[in-house]
Amino acid sequence: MLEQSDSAAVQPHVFFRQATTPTQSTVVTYKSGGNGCVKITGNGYQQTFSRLPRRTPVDIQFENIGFTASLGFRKGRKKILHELNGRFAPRQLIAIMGPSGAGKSTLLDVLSGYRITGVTGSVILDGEERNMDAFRRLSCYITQDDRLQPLLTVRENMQIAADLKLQGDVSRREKNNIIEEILSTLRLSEHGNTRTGRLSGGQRKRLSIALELITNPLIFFLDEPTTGLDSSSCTQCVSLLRLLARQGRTIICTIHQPSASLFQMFDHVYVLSQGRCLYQGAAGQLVSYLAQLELPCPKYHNPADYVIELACGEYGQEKIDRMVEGTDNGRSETWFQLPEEVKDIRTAVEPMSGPKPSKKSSRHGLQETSSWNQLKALLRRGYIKTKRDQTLTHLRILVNIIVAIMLGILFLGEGNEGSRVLDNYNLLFACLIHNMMTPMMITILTFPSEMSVLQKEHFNRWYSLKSYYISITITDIPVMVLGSFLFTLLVYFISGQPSDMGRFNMFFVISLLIVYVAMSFGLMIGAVFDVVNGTFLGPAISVPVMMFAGFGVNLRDMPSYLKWGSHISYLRYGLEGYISAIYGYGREVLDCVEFYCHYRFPNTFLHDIAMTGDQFWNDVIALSVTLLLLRVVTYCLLRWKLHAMR
Ligand SMILES: Nc1ncnc2c1ncn2[C@@H]1O[C@H](COP(=O)(O)OP(=O)(O)OP(=O)(O)O)[C@@H](O)[C@H]1O
Repeated sequence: MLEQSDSAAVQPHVFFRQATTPTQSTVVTYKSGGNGCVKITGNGYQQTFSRLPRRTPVDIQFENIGFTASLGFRKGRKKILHELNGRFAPRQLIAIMGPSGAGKSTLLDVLSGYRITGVTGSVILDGEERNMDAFRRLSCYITQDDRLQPLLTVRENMQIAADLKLQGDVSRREKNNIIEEILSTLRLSEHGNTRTGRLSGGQRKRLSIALELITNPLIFFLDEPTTGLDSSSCTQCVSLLRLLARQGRTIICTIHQPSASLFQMFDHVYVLSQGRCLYQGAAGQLVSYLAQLELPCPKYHNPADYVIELACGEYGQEKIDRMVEGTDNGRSETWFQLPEEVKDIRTAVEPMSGPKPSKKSSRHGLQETSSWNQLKALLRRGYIKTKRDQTLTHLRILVNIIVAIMLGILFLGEGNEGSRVLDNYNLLFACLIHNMMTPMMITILTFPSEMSVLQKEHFNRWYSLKSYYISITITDIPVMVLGSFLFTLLVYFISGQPSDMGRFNMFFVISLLIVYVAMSFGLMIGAVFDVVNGTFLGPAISVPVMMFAGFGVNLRDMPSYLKWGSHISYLRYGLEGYISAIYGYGREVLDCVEFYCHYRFPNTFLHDIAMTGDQFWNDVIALSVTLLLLRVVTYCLLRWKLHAMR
């Protein structure tokens, strides 16, 4: 049983009541009973929240944390964090402060385990070296840019997160209860049906916290949670974080330069400059610390502003060095002001009430639920997104219809005409280019933003990469089939290709395979490169792929030392497949409106373009193998990228 009446905690009511003045004093009471229920009262307000951490709070210490970034090939390395030390006690709201470029985000990344390359030193939990997998089960990381799914509503986002993160034996009703409780506590219930993309900055931040609260992590890392928010939303956000801390969680966030009222809401601050620690201790002790170092904070000056001015070097480098020495680069605990119960963590902590986390999750690796469960939830999310996506779905289908009609009209009724065979050949190549460029470019343009969401959700253990990858592979199929079918249907019949179901099906299969291969190619580029580089690379790589298709220079005339190109160009198999569908397999003699038609007999044309017209199945196999290879390579690249980003 924990009861805490905290007169210093004047703000938490502000979160629930918009924009009261910072100086307004309201006593807020937190109660934790045997049933795990918290009541927060203030100005007549009452709120219950039964989702308390089910784990023992942890004491985080870090020793000699260093981080050196590689600046690139032959550009050397840069030391960013200089052997930092510190201790973050449980049930505290902790701010990592400092001027821009001081290393706040880097320190947060290192402590959360988000960054592992180039890191030295150790993080110790309750006196023992951190086990990263166990630590990731306890903690979550909320990035500065919230990385949410803009097309899903708040409630849909919560439901998918609950399906992904809560074990399979939790009933739908129970999940809904958890969701509603979190939403109402975070004042998001009334926005439950609003699409996330339309939420305000403060609401998005609260949704990010709500999504992570589903698994009730013990430690929250937040990168600049107040950036971009107005002062009232900042206060609401920090009040919420303070409330979560009071419930037994450790909340660590970076913050730029808090206002005086915001600053006093933090329990503990850690001030950084040039990757070194200038101060760590209670927010209320900062002024005394500065006075002791003979750097007194001027009267009526916000201590947070003053310490940032010092950290920026506005009063000279010597002052910075003096402060680093004063705190022994974070080793000193002189200015700590911990509640009695956490002074000695070993005797202080008693397990919170509520069920212990099940051991089931360990069976699924780092994730809470089975791969099948993850796949089902991700497919549901993919379906909702596909249904609502203007670019990936609506525009794509529209483009297929418009381009097919335009091409069809341009080459109207030429498919059966012996005198227009070369024109028809151009049409087939144009279809090929359309089927390659549209899906490839759309994927290159859209996947990088999806990548950042994947990075955050994967790090926070929502799902495994395998489940994610299978889900996007499946989700793409319906739109792709519909788009290709409409395109094939329109272009095939308007341009007067043979009225033969078999040939139509062959044409459709090749179109479909080309679209899927091109989309996989785009995915591979989007997984590795950002939008700018991807938009350059995609078309640039496509040029040789087109060259080797056998269209301009036929396969017979291609120099022997360049023949290999035609074997790896998937467009070559696409073009050969189209030709087989239209002119191969014993196509009858073509119509001829003129006196002489050179290509009246399709075999003459096949001979001239150095194709046999009977390679359809080989082309299907070659395209399928290319597709499989691209998908496997992309999966490996994604895995590498997720690791390399850390
Ligand atoms: N991977 C990297 N390669 C090169 N330099 C890096 C890398 N990561 C961080 N830095 C540099 O380290 C310094 C600290 O960066 P960091 O993002 O941690 O600062 P910050 O205190 O969070 O700043 P801000 O408040 O502006 O976000 C900056 O000078 C940044 O350029």
